[in-house]
Amino acid sequence: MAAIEVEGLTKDYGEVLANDDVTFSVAEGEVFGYLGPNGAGKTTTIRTLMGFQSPTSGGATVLGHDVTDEAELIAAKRRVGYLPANPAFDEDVTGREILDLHGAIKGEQRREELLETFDPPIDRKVRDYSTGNVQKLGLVQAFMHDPDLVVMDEPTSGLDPLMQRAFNEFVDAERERGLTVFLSSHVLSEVRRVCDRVGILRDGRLATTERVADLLHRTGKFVRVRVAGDVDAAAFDLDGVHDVSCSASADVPPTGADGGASTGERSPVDGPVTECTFTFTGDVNALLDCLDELTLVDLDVEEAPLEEVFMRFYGGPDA
Ligand SMILES: Nc1ncnc2c1ncn2[C@@H]1O[C@H](COP(=O)(O)OP(=O)(O)OP(=O)(O)O)[C@@H](O)[C@H]1O
Repeated sequence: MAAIEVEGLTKDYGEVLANDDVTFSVAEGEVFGYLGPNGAGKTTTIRTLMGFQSPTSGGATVLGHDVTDEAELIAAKRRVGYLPANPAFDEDVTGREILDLHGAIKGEQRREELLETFDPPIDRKVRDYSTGNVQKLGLVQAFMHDPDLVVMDEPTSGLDPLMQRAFNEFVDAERERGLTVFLSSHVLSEVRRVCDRVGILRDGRLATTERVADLLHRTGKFVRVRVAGDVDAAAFDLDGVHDVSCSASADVPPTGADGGASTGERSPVDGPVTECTFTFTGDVNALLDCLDELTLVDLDVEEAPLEEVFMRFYGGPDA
């Protein structure tokens, strides 16, 4: 059984078709990222999954329960954790009182462990919380009853980089425990780090669902090479080389008797150096053979940024 099954989900607000025939599923144990630009319809799907609003047509099941059926929804929610986009807790009480209340309703098996990880100031009134501290309290509340599935709308918004890292490590550990996680995000480095698969939403329609590893593989490597002499794109006439750009390198290494004065080493080249960059999706052995023909000064090979792939899906109708 899939943890989440969304079938033909459509939500028409009248002026806006926020979800347009959206269909996807999330397997048990999967960490699924739901991505899209502002207004793409992510929160609309999430609120439908949590039963806060009804679809115009189509539907969804969560842990096998139909979210449009009230009794089934209640049964599902016992085993689901939820972190909304902007958690709104009662401001007149302390974090501890909020957790006590949630604990009494849903359980609190993991409360102490989560407080150690996220550490919100639970003895202060929520009114005095920073945005990040509200988010940390929301994370404790979402996970503390030891759910089977956690649904989060932009979980790291408001968290500082250290806490974002703690969150990523936490999600990794949860995946190991077999938890299913559905999260929406704009933070591409986070998606790359924590998600197994992503769904990309644009204007209410699902543009694609794909494994993160496949997206990265399809994007290829970004290669930056500095070569002795005047070299042009023809030097990289090879299957899988795209978008070659070559220019004289401004950063020419020191040469001659004083070359490498700071290190005491002599530079390997005299004369001009050309810097070339390209994206590579071909056979890495063929690339090495090609580079072997050149005198290299420097070489960087990196994964192409996921941003580039996402922009293709996020961009306008021509993307
Ligand atoms: N209750 C509502 N009534 C009318 N229109 C709405 C309502 N809720 C959302 N919308 C519209 O539906 C579209 C999708 O909104 P939604 O909040 O689902 O997008 P989102 O992808 O979560 O955006 P963001 O990343 O900015 O949070 C937007 O155009 C929004 O203005």
